[in-house]
Amino acid sequence: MIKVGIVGGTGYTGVELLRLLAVHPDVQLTAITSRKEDGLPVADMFPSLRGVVDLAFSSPDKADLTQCDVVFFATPHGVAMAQAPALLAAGVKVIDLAADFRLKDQATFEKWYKIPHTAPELIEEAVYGLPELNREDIKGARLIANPGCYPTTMQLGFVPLLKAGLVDAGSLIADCKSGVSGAGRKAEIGTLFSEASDNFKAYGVHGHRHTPETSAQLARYTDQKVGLIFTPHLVPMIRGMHATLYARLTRDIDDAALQALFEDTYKDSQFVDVMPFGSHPETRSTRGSNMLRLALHRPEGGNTVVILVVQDNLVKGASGQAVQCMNIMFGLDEATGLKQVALLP
Ligand SMILES: NC(=O)C1=CN([C@@H]2O[C@H](COP(=O)(O)OP(=O)(O)OC[C@H]3O[C@@H](n4cnc5c(N)ncnc54)[C@H](OP(=O)(O)O)[C@@H]3O)[C@@H](O)[C@H]2O)C=CC1
Ligand SMILES: CC(=O)N[C@@H](CCC(=O)OP(=O)(O)O)C(=O)O
Repeated sequence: MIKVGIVGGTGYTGVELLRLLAVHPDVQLTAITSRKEDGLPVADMFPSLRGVVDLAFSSPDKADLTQCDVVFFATPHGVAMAQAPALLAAGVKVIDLAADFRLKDQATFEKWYKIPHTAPELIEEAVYGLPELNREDIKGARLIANPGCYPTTMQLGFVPLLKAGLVDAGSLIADCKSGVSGAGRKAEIGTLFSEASDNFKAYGVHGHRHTPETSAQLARYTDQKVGLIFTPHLVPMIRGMHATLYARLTRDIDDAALQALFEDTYKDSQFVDVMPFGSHPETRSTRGSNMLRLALHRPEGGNTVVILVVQDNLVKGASGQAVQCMNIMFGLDEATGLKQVALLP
């Protein structure tokens, strides 16, 4: 059994990890931390876990995380970088759901996250945890930088086109929408029911930290200079993310060949569903599951490809993806414990 620790077990990605890992056949939940709820049985806070998780939260300074085989950090940016060096030295693998190790350029990280990096020596070693594009590197990794939720949709949509040299990498556009759980469980005015429900707005239009993360990753798949305009929106739903991606074709290709390119790219990726050409994927077709679904369009047969991508921000966009990485790191089938079908309605 893989002994698992979770730092930040009271947040949305933390409890999502608990939901997935509590029934994972190869996992033994060993330590779950919370600074505020030290000593409280996990199931007292989350009755959905009654009879499934019998651990109590412990404060991060009391929890002995070195007894774990792997520790997930479901915490704000800056927490994993403080603890990862000691855990790695003790032989514990680390999967960070935050951004501490996603950007290879320290100055870019510090500019966007506005905190100093305290473990720069680990940045190079960290492996970006997007299995569909990086599976081989994840196999041997000790430290995983789990991707952001929006960047997962943008990369899985754009990369096949960039790799094939079919589009202008300098004029990519991503118009994305997220459910409110994407902002986490902490109290904030913008996510109050009376602010976020029956409302719809863009945010971060002048610049969002997921732009440098996505651009840096996309640049690995093209020789062209990447230019990405990314606009996130908050939609009045709890879970779910929808990305509408636009790319300009620079070479002639017919619809069937475009579709075949995506089907071929993801033929060994059980969590990417390439839907029939012209489909309209819905967020609810991924709710609670680790599936990402996408569909291609070519409005009026012109030279713009529109890629529609949906996922559950808390599963494929965060905790499910992290468990997928753990499975790969420990030599398990990638889908172990991740076969949930989406909830409908
Ligand atoms: N929500 C989403 O859809 C996604 C989130 N992410 C990233 O995952 C991470 C977690 O997000 P989310 O679950 O939404 O956040 P939440 O705000 O819901 O939860 C944060 C958790 O971290 C704990 N925590 C906060 N500060 C510290 C600290 N200094 N040391 C130890 N524990 C701490 C909190 O518990 P306590 O205060 O009791 O210790 C809480 O359990 C973030 O970095 C986020 O950017 C990534 C992809 C998608
Ligand atoms: C709706 C909402 O607020 N979403 C978050 C992104 C969540 C995520 O992926 O976060 P990290 O990259 O910070 O880990 C945001 O835009 O800040």
